[in-house]
Amino acid sequence: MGSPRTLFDKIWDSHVVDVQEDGTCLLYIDRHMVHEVTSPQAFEGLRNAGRPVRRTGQTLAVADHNVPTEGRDKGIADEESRTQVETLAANCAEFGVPYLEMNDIRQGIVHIVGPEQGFTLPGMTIVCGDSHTATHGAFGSLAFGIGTSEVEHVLATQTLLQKPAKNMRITVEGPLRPGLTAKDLTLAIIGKIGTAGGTGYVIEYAGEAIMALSMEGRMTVCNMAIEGGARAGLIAPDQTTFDYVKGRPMAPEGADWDKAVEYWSSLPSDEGAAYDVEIKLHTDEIAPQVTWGTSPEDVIAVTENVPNPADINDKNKAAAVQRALDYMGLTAGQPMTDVKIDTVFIGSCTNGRIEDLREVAAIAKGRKVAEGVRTLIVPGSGLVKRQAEEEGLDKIFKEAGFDWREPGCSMCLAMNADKLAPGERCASTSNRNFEGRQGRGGRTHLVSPGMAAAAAIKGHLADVREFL
Ligand SMILES: CC(C)[C@H](C(=O)O)[C@@H](O)C(=O)O
Ligand code: SF4
Repeated sequence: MGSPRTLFDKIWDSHVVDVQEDGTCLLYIDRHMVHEVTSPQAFEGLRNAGRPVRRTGQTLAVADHNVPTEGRDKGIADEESRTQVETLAANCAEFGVPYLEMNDIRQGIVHIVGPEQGFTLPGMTIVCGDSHTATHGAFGSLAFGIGTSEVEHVLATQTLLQKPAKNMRITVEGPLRPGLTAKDLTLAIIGKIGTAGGTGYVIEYAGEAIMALSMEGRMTVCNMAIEGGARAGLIAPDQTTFDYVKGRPMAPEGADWDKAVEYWSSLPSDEGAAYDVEIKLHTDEIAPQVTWGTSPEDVIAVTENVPNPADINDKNKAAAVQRALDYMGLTAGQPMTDVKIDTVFIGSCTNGRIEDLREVAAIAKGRKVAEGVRTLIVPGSGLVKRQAEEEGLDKIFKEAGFDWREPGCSMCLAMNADKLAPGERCASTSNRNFEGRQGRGGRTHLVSPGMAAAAAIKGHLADVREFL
């Protein structure tokens, strides 16, 4: 027996093919997800070099960023988006890569599709040309985003060159109370460590509050590891994980399943394993969160007031806060709950799963969206959409005045037709509130699905706990 190892160490060690002198490792990659934005040059590179895709069965492609969320029967109106999606389809056909086309019920946001299909499994190395690949770490797999040239490398070789990361453990103790969700935990963590706090680390999330989360909640937490600067987020696989994976289309079956569970059960960090950094939070300190600025770390409790630059000693910091307030059109010191909103976006790989939609329906039921508020509910996949409709959630949404759409990334980053207008203010369940993220000049407040629903009903940012 060697020294105690972390979950990250175990996955890493079992995938190293070769170590170079400077410590860089050649890692075997188990799963490669592909979308339309970061793959065209990668396929082009293969074509130019006359190389095939090394393991097509371990690759899965789906278009999500550029697909429209309404009128799909008429195809894609925007020419650039249409070209992106058609190029992916053509590349997949040429290279034999499995592709879920836009009208396939399984189509959706890549990070929602992988887990749904059982393509994402514990203990694996999983990559995608997309920063939110961290989502899949919820299964106890090492999952991270890669650049387009790396996409080409993985397509060609099923391996990747990587430097090892350091271990960070973030432990969240205490129970989850009503109104407090996985989104609030992950936002509060980023508020605590900052957007550069995780740089150079893989974060393992642990503790009572994390382990009590469903798989969907765990995905929400790991999804935003990247916003905390980390290479990846991880949660130890347990019975919750196995129950979610069992019976998925691509999950192992029969004797293979038993062997897999035995192996997955050996993955949690060993007693006494060393972490380079340990961070601790308690749910007592966490209330429903909302961002006020233009970075995910600009986050406070909904019960607090917009920060005042005059209260900040560090001149540069104060100036940065003032700049963010100017962009966001907020007044220093105003209560967050006074902030009126124009739009509500519910969806994305952070919060576009069925449990998120149930959270919204619980608030929307029997209520009405406030006069003049534009809303979009975009399920994360066709399967999420179907499930929601089977449960009658779409009826609740429509009766309340919400707009119910087709699956995709949508207004999370506005690469399709769903955009904010300049100055428009949005309560959004997505993961980035950068300037212009949801449309040029648009203003984003990141919140949980319940908080987004509460804002839609009230017409201003509101504490979801008032509705419970
Ligand atoms: C378009 C894609 C490369 C990008 C990412 O890597 O994350 C997008 O998904 C995002 O969320 O900003
Ligand atoms: S939903 Fe948003 S964060 Fe997720 S992959 Fe799409 S654009 Fe990126």
